Amino acid sequence: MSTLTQLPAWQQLSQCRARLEQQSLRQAFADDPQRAERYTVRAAGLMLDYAKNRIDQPTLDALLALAEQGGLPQLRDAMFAGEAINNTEGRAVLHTALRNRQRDSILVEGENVVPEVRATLAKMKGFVEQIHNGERTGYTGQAFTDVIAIGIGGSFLGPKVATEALRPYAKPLRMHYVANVDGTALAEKLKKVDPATTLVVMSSKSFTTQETLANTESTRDWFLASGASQADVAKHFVAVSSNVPAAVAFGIDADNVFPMWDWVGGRYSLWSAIGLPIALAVGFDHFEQLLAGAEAMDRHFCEAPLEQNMPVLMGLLALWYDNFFDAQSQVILSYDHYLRGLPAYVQQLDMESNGKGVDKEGNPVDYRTGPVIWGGEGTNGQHAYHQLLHQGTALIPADFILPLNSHNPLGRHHNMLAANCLAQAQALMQGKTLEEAKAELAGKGLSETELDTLAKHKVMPGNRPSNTLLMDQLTPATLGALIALYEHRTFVQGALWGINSFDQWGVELGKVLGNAVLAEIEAENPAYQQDSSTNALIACLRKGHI
Ligand SMILES: O=P(O)(O)OC[C@H]1O[C@H](O)[C@H](O)[C@@H](O)[C@@H]1O
Repeated sequence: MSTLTQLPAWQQLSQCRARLEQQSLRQAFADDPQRAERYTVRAAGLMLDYAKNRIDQPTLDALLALAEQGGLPQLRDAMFAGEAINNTEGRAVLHTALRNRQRDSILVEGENVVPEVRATLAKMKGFVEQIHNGERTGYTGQAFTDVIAIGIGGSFLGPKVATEALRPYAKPLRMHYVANVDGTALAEKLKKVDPATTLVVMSSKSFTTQETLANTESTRDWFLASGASQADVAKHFVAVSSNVPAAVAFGIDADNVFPMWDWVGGRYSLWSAIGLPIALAVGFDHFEQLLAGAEAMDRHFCEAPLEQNMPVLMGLLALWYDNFFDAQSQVILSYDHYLRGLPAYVQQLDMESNGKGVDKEGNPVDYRTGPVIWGGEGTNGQHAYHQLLHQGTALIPADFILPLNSHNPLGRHHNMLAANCLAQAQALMQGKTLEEAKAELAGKGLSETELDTLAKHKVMPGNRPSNTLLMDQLTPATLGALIALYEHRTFVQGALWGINSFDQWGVELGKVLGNAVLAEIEAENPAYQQDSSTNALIACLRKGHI
């Protein structure tokens, strides 16, 4: 297999890029009444309209050829088969095994992992049901009213975002997520809860993460200080980890540890026992529906032809803008309040996966890899950063996400929300020409010079690409499908870029230096062995004033 930029399809795409420079999306829609139909796919309860992208059929064909020539189908199959595609850590990448209900055998290094996945789900189910039906109580015999879920990164974002998204399915149990090592974050949560009726779920795949260990220790101190005994800890503290011995050594009762495995990446782990807070929040049946939605997307990703394959199309389009339009960021716009956390979720998923500068063999890549992912909630963003999307100098492809039916059908709100979503995508695509801007201003009593100048400010270049993702309603199943869609989209890009999307060495240096700086801050006689800037800042901290 030749390197990416040497592939014939890459060369073709360069030509497509030059040709498309001459074409506007507005014209493309005018020329082809079938465009929307041609560029729409449905899968796993989701519909993707990708017609407002800067593509024509030859471009799409070249992108699909790139996927073939870059070996995407083989790499996808290798992932699902449990091959150690995370080559720098020698690990399989099998988050898809966590939601698989069809295959009874998935081998990792010759060992079938399906039985332990199912056993862990059964353990989660039993635990969640006992909490909900009051069979399992706190140390005073009172039922649990609150859950503090402690974890960070992949052990935080998935559960938090899914809990928010599935709020309409919530059980009467208040969920509180703590990630940051900032004591304020924890202290503010602890103020809201009663130790006697609070369950603590500590989630750390590695069981070595500073923030999570510190937050759990402080929560345990708070619990014991409230009058509970050491023996009561077992009733209130559970952990999720792939490092079960470390969790037990930390003082978590062995029965209260839910396992996960090193073949599940942290940012891909909400489907494992890391999802325990989700099941506590919405019930195990809804957690299973979440898994089922993701599994439906997995099947689509594996089985649909590339030209109708939603994650493949979205991944190729993202690559198209990254590599051929120099797009440095991509925006996710959730037109659903319950999905307000999705941009942050996809941010970690994509940026930690594809923020890599060397290929799998360690050679620097000579093309752009993962973009900056950001975003927010519609319609708030329209009164803020959408200005830059419409008229700024950067090309920022957008994903608009809209459920068709609201869980809260209040007056005309949902129609207004939906109209805004559709109109924003339309405005980005069609823009406004100078002639249109001038026509708008005509007859408003402006001098010719004033009109000419103002009209220039009102021009919108248009041609700004977007996807629109629809679903009937935000349910556990559609949420599962949506998250799996973004997982696979991330995979598609990483696979074609030839990078390892499943390690994260870049986060390590900061952790190591952080420990050294902490030692200096707390030392009796610091050696001040850092650079002069860091030394001076440490000195400020030790003094407590500037
Ligand atoms: O689950 P843990 O082992 O505590 O890890 C929590 C997080 O921290 C790490 O630094 C990684 O950047 C994340 O990918 C991971 O999800």
